[in-house]
Amino acid sequence: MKHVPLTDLRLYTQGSANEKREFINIFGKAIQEFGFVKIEGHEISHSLIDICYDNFKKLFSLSSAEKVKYVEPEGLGRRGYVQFGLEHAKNNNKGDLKEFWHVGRENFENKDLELLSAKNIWPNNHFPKFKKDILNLYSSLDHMALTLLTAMSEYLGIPKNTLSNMAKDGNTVLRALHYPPLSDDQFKSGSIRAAAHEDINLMTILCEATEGGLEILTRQGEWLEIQSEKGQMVVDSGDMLSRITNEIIPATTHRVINPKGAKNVSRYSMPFFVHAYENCELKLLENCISPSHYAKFPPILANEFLLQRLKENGLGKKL
Ligand SMILES: O=C(O)CCC(=O)C(=O)O
Ligand SMILES: [Fe+2]
Repeated sequence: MKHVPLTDLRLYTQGSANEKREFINIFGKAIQEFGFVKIEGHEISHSLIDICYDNFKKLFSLSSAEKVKYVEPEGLGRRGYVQFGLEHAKNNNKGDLKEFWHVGRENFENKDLELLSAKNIWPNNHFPKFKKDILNLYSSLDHMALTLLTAMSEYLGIPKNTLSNMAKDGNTVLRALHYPPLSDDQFKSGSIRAAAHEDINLMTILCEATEGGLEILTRQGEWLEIQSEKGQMVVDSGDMLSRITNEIIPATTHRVINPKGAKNVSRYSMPFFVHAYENCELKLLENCISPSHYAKFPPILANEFLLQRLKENGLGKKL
C-alpha cells in the first residue's frame, strides 16, 4: 500500500448497519496495518481551522521575551508555550526545530478530574477571541475523537464504550506547532523539524497542516510523505493504545522533515493528542491479554505514563 487509506466518517455516523461495519473495518485495519488513515466527512469546519491557524500565527509572531511569559511554571510543557528547540524525540538528544503551544480541557463532567488537571495558560487581552476559537475547535475535535474511539472498540470486539470512556474528561491536548524557516546553520546541524517518534497518547487527530513534510515509516521500513488535503483529518494511534492492546494496534513512527531547497517557509500544524483521563489505569484490554505480556506492560496510571514520557522527550526539567 503506497497511499494512506482514506475513509468517510459519515459511513459510521449516518450510515446503514453495513456502512458502519465498512467504516469500522477500513478505519481499524488502516490504523492496525498501515498506521495512519485519512478521514473526510467529519464535522469540523474548515473556516474554524483557518481561524485557529490565524490566531496561532499571530501568537507565534510575538517576541521570544513575550512568549516565554506563557511557559508553564512547572516546566513540563503541558500547557501554554514551549520554546523552540526544547522538545526532542525519545532517545534523540537533538532538539526539534519547532515551538508550540498546548491547550488542555476546560469543561469537565467530573470535577475531581478538573482539580487534578494542569490549568490552561491564555495570552493577554491582545487576543480577545483566542480562547473562544480554540476551545471551539477543541470541543469539536474531542467529539470526533470519542466517535473514532468507539469505532476502534468495535473493531477490537470489546464493549463499544471501552476506549471512549477512558478518553471522556481525558487529559487531551490541542498542540499548535510552528516550524520556523530554517537558517543555514540549522540546516547543517542535523536537526529536523520533528525527529522520528511515536505519539504518547491513545490516538492523534491532525488538522491539515499549512505545508508538507509529515512522513510515516511504513511497516516495510520506508518513509512515505503524507499530504494533508482540505477537509481531511489524518489519524494515527499512539503508545497508550499500543500498550493496552498488547501492541495489536502498534504506534506508528513518524517525523516532519525540513523543507527542501528554496521553499524555506514556516510550517504550522495542529495535532490533537487524545489522552485517557489522568488517573485512568492503563491496563491490557480483556481480549488482548496473553500472560507473557504482563511483565512487559504492567498497569500504569495514565498521568504517570505521560510524565515519564514527557521527561524522555526533554520536557520534565524546571526552566
Ligand atoms: O506537525 C506535524 O504534522 C506532526 C507533528 C507531530 O507528529 C507531533 O507533534 O507529535
Ligand atoms: Fe507525532
